[in-house]
Amino acid sequence: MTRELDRQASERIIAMARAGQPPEALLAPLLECGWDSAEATAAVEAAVRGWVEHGSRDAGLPPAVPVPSPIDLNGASVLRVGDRDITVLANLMLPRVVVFGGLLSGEECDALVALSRPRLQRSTILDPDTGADAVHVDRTSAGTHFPRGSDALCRRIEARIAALLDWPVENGEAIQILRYGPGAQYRPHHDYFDPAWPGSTRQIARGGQRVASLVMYLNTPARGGATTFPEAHLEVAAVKGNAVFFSYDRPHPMTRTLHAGAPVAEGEKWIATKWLRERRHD
Ligand SMILES: O=C(O)CCC(=O)C(=O)O
Ligand SMILES: [Fe+2]
Repeated sequence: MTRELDRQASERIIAMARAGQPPEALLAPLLECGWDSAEATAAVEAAVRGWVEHGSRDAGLPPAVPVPSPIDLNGASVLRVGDRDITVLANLMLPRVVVFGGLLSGEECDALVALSRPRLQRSTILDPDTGADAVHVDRTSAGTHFPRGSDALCRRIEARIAALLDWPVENGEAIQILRYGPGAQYRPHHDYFDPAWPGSTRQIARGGQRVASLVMYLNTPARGGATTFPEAHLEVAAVKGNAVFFSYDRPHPMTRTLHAGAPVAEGEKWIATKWLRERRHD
């Protein structure tokens, strides 16, 4: 049984937190009353979480929702996922970014590129007003996509991603493949659907918001083509088989997940992107 604080006790603890008291001070009154430490921690966390959520509602922010976030700070460096060892190369809390090494094998990367090459079309961007796809100067790549479960290779990769990120396969969108030629780029953008755009309603109706993105590098460009997070002054190098994961618990710039595909300076860049939704996406 988890114990909860009554309203008065909650208010007292929140007042202490607002006054800048450290976590030990918030827990002390409960421990003195005989609560065990796990119960007291859970109750204080719930009270503070409720207060923060209240504050963000009052500030007009969309509520936070659960996101895939399975990788602990300073946890294991190598994760055994099915038949693969995937390495954790970097782990950042704000924006929430994890860089993975060896998420795809060289053969898997090559197979995705070979399957995609004959199917490429100029990439599009969501029209903010209609929600329809439209060609735009901000996105000068070409691409294609593989609906969920398309073939054995896609199913294997989808299952691996679901296990790695602990997020249901069904909540994933189609795997999207992009090819950037020399000079091509994807200017800074957010991957969530901006609730203020009329066109977002149509997208959100299918599986809810996007809550995370996984960009997998299918080749190593000769120069350029990094994925950048300008607000974090972070640049993730495009290296074949590696991937960058980032999540956003609300469709708001406060997640600091503004990101871009920097221009390819030399050679070409191929990526596979997997976007994850709140719910089943059909
Ligand atoms: O090309 C990249 O590195 C980023 C791609 C991206 O942002 C996207 O596909 O949404
Ligand atoms: Fe993106």
